[in-house]
Amino acid sequence: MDSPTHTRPNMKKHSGPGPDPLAYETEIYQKGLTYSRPPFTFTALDWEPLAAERMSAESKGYVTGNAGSGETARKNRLAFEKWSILPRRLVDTQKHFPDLSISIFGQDLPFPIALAPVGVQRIFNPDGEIASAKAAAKERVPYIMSTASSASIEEVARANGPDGDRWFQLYWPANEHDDITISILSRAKKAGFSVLVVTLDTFILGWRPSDMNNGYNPFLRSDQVGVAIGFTDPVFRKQFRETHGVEVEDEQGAAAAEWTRTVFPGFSHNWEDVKFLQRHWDGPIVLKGIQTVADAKKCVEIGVQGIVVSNHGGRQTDGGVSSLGVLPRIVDAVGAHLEVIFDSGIRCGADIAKAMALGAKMCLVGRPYVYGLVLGGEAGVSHVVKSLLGDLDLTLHLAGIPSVSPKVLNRDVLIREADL
Ligand SMILES: Cc1cc2nc3c(=O)[nH]c(=O)nc-3n(C[C@H](O)[C@H](O)[C@H](O)COP(=O)(O)O)c2cc1C
Ligand SMILES: O=C(O)C(=O)c1ccccc1
Repeated sequence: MDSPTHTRPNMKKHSGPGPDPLAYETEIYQKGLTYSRPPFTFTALDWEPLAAERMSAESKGYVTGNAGSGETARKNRLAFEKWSILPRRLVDTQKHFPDLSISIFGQDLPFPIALAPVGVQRIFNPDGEIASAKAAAKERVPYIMSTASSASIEEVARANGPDGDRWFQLYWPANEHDDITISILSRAKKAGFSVLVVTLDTFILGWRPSDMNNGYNPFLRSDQVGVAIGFTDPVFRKQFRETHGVEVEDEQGAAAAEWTRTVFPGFSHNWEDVKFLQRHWDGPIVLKGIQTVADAKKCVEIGVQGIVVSNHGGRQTDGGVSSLGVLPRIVDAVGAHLEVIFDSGIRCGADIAKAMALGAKMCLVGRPYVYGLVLGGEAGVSHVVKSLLGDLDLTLHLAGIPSVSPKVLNRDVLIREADL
């Protein structure tokens, strides 16, 4: 075959290094006839069961598990099916593939997704966060590094490289550990993390039957996966040395337990405390875990630049509302004042299209890329990202939606199934 079956004339925005996710489908159809095969299936809903087969009972329980009865996680998924896309025909702009680029916090990004912060990734693959941060840079999506990472801030920054977009997620220590918070923030800034994402729904882990059945907490495992930021932090190390008279390496179990108590203090901060972060972070701040209009308005009041409408993938408050369900009213209340990012339940391109049509500026992908990491390491994460973006690209194209701009991707393209 000499020429591609699909040409994408508006590709200039996507001419950076690495393969183009939007050309993935074309590449597969063409090369599939000859030699190339994807690392694993394109059937996105099979990623979880396939990855589950490859994992230990503990890791499987950890990533697939939810809070309590799993009600919120189920509702997250069901919420997408309540909305349907209304595809338009003979739209003049259909001669171009959709423009997926967005501009957020002063950054121009080619695609409207980022890798959600996910901790302890070495339980999924020996390269863990290093593989994910490399794949994110290659596919040109931001990598949001978790405070619970199994690699240090500096190692992840190196893997993500000079061209990577990286944001830092904070598990926020209690006020008595402000010196540690300041140390983490200054390390992140120095290592080129541009946006601070502060998680507000996990000052303590939720009631997670799968992990309790396995007696499993990844932090407290013997190989201390997920505590790398603490173990490499000069302030934490000094305090540990002063109180225990030994180095972190000499008493790893005790050090891991102490770090866990530091970043999961059990009790929340208050809105006033956000000002402390604003004083110590020179850049955009995003509060993650917002599920109510009242809290979203607080975020505007306090003057942060963005929020993530998220219920942590249904892993924290069981019985909580679906994240997509609350998105439209939060957007209506605060969308004009700050950036609204969405996560919890994104599994395919249409999900991203619906969340954006309901007003999200950008979506975070959580479990799907973890499954990619399990199934194929760095290449597996790339496959998941390219699949989601290729799917989004075609979903919009087929629906006659020329871009992800809210001018054209908005509630007019959706209908509630219940209204039909
Ligand atoms: C295994 C796992 C680890 C996670 N670790 C973190 C974390 O360290 N920090 C954080 O803010 N969110 C964490 N999350 C939540 C994700 O950032 C995201 O909100 C959630 O996965 C979105 O839902 P989804 O998995 O349905 O896409 C984690 C989620 C999973 C599945
Ligand atoms: O499991 C989670 O959802 C989470 O946020 C986390 C990640 C790593 C360690 C502890 C909690």
